[in-house]
Amino acid sequence: MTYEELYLQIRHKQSYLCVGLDTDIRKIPAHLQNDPDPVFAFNRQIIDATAEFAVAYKPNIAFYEAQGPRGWESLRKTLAYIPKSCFTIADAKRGDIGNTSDLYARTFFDPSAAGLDFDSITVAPYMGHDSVTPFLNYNGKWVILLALTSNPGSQDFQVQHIGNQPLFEYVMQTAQTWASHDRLMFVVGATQAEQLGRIRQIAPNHFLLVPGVGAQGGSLAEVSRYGLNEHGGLLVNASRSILYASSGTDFARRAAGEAHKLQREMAGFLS
Ligand SMILES: O=C(O)c1cc(=O)[nH]c(=O)n1[C@@H]1O[C@H](COP(=O)(O)O)[C@@H](O)[C@H]1O
Repeated sequence: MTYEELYLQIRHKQSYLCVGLDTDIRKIPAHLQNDPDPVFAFNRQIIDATAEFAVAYKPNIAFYEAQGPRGWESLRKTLAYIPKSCFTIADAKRGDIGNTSDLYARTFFDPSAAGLDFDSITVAPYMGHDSVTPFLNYNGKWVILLALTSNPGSQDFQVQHIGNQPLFEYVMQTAQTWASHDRLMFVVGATQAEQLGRIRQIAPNHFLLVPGVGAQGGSLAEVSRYGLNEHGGLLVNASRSILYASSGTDFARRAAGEAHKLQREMAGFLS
């Protein structure tokens, strides 16, 4: 999906919501546990219930890998089920020496390898340019680079200074020499909203993937105030607050309610 197509979806749906498919088999409602593929059965209903409110879906690969071969099959079916109009993110947080990154890229971007054809993948920047650029060799695919993450450990390295600027700013500036804003996004945690003004100076046109509203307590209003740009420029992710809004047979309806609530707020910020 191109930058312009993503922006069109945001305008059309009046939403920059990304639904995080962090589907934990232990949290799936009891009535689905006897399904031959409970994870896919759950995801299918979540996608049906939220697709009108969301522009992106982000399966977190850990939740699928933890299920072994079964999990990979649930992931493949889930990705195939997501409407083509939605942007898809493999939240895999990969990055390794070049030839290894190349195989990670094949896994998530080349359908003839593992049957997966994601639009984008989350990548850790720590190993530098040759660990990131193999993902950019796939035409039309996006890298979403970790910049300033939502967790407490973000303070350990990301905000430490290199020269006269924090490491995450240096990462964002350097990475812009590897790809332009139509192939590269940055992750900024919703819990870091106070940094968004400065981040928008460094990357005015880039999309930012912003996880951490909902269960982690980030504020959608703050993120939107400082993070929106003229093309939207944000994908705000919520996972647990949508997926597990109810553990009963009404889980999909309650998930839709949570997604709709976020979308309504977003429509207000977009206008
Ligand atoms: O890359 C991510 O998506 C990510 C980066 C980050 O800084 N913080 C963060 O929470 N995430 C992911 O975003 C999702 C957040 O889930 P909830 O806290 O349940 O909404 C999880 O899949 C995390 O792995």
